[in-house]
Amino acid sequence: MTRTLPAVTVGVSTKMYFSYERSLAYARSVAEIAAEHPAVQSGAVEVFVIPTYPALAETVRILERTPVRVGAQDIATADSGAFTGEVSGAVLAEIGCTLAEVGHAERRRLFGETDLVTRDKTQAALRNGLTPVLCIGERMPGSTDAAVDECVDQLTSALAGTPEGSDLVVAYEPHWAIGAPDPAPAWHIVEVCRGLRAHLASDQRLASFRVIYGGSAGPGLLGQLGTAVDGLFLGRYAHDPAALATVIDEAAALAAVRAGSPA
Ligand SMILES: O=C(CO)COP(=O)(O)O
Repeated sequence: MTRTLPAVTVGVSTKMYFSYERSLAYARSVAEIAAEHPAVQSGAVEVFVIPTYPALAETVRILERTPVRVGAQDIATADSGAFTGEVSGAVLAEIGCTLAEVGHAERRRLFGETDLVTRDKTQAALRNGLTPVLCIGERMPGSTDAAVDECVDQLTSALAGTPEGSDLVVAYEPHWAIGAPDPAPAWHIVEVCRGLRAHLASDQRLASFRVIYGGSAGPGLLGQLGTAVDGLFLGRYAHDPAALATVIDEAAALAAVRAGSPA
């Protein structure tokens, strides 16, 4: 099947690193970068930011005149009711979020989230019109074949019941490469992402999903991955707006290659 190539995607989560004020300063910097970047303006590169919960509404406001999308780091499995401390997809959509992160390695490891919870959160996001950023990845370093198998199991579980026509970003994030000095080796990322794409392509409902890489990603990585990925999901190494701007330049170069024209 021929795959229609989506925009090259560059997402950043600030996790719990920033203060409220720094979160808003970061959003303002992203707005400036987006306003000046032709590839962001044209849609060749899609940028999203995922700040800490209390900064979400104001981040949406700061970025409302740009194409940059805003997402949440988590989402409740239910849409309303007696769920103290949870934030529902309905409220996230109401304040202008358009994405929700699910299945992140830190949620699984530190907060005991299972494949079942990840599935319920994925479906909660879709039900509320949010694009899930579904994080999958092998727990331990090993062969690329073993990594693809482990990731496909996670995907199959999370995507059970996904309706036709859904939009979803698959973030391949090997657990061992998150918070590390360096990303996974480029050849490993390329092989696993090819395997994931082949799996997605075999199911009509999933064939349009983007596959992006996360785990100590930063400037310089995208050029090593070529067309094997649809973009990056960044953490620490894009928390400096200048580094994010560099990655967006690299994403624009990749988008030009994918479009068949010189970068
Ligand atoms: O977990 C990540 C994105 O979801 C990446 O975090 P780091 O790039 O800081 O390892």
